[in-house]
Amino acid sequence: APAAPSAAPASATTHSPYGQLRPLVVLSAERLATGDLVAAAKWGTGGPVDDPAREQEVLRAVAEQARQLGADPAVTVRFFRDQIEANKVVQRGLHRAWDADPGRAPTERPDLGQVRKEINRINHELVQALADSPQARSAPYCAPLLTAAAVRVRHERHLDALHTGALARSLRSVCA
Ligand SMILES: C=C(O[C@@H]1C=C(C(=O)O)C=C[C@H]1O)C(=O)O
Repeated sequence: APAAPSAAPASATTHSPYGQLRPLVVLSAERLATGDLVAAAKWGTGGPVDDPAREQEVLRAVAEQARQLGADPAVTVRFFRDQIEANKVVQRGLHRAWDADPGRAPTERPDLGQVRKEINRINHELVQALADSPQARSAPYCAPLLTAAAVRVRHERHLDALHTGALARSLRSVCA
């Protein structure tokens, strides 16, 4: 019988440090893009941006997934607290912009349940990317590589100032 494959995830052993960090940045930008949809879903409902019950559910789920992957649940939860704060930065920023200029406000309301399914999918990929990147995150040059990846993603995705600031907020605890 062929030898069993190594238990270590291929991406953790074969990716360069930049290759480990870049997925975290790409997925964080994707997660932030959902903030636009969540902001639209909540706009005009009178409901708050903050949903502490949903946040606890997200943190519980990602901690559980981290445990299953043999990753550090505390590191994972800290990372996701930043992801959640960053998402709220986007939502509040958009609500302020729409208050100031109602002509820019969305005219359709996305289904928050559907958007959360998309967020759950991204969360899952983010926990995996975090679990695959311990070497890069503890490297002394983590911060400059992370910044380089963020600058690149900002250009690729044409991020505005609001989303660029939120992206930096979302990545605050990536490097050890
Ligand atoms: C994205 C949402 O808005 C906020 C941000 C959350 C997140 O980033 O996971 C969760 C709950 C809310 O406090 C949401 O309500 O789903």
